[in-house]
Amino acid sequence: MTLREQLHLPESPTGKPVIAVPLMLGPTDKLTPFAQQLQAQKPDVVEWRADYIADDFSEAVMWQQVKAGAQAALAQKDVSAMTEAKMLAEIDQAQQEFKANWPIMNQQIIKELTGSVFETIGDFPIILTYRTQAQGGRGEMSPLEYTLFMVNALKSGYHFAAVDVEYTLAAEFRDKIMAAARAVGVPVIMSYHDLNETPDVPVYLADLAATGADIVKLAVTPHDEADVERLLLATQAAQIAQPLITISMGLLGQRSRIEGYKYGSEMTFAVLDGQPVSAPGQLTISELRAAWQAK
Ligand SMILES: O=C1C[C@@](O)(C(=O)O)C[C@@H](O)[C@@H]1O
Repeated sequence: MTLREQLHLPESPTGKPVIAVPLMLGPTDKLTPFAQQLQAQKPDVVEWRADYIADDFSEAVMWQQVKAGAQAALAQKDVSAMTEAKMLAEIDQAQQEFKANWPIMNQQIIKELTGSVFETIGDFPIILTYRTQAQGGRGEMSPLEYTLFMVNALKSGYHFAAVDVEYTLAAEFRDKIMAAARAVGVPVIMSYHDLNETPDVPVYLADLAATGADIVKLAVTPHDEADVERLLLATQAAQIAQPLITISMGLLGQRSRIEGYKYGSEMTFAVLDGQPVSAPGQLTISELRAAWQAK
């Protein structure tokens, strides 16, 4: 199956790869202007980079908010030292209750967050991605929190076009996310980022494919043009059943974002005009399309 088939996208008459636009909005950003620009620039899919926002709804952060609220209410009251001590003990008690209720609250929060992203993005298929810091993203959740976030988002009732799972996550956690994705019919992209070099590409592609994921994504860092060429040729030569997405990051690697499809990479990431990049070397959609036209 091609990547377009997996994502239920129409074939491109010109044989171009799927264009994915990363959505990297934080808690205080507004979704609406992004949605309007999407309508104007029409990528094929949107990648929700949940690592830019999800950490702000972690158990620790939410509890701090509840506690700060309770403490502020207490500070307003003119109470004796004894009453104050009693009320502080009550706040501690409330923390136990908060902890016990957290799994349900977490589910609800993730559902609402996912819902607001879906409502605003509307018609565009959405890929769910949580990129950890170690893999070049913002996410600071523990492996368990990351796994729960992904499982809850998949179970939220909103249907993702695909879900990105980091290969560096322990296999038991990866399998949990894959099982949740399978249960709701969402294809899994197994991804690995090498932020330092271009490793032995065939070995990495084979390892990613061996996880049983539906799609394989490898993003690497070149030191010279030969590294970019090596990635492209290894993509072309790969004997792997799953669709591939391969990227050579940074300025040197831009060629792979424009021409990778000719070597078998079925998706390319580009940003909306004027938006910050989600990985080094990304072009804007307009630059990408202009580069295609110029060929
Ligand atoms: O994995 C990828 C690819 C990427 O890192 C890139 O190099 O374009 C951009 C990320 O947003 C995405 O999750």
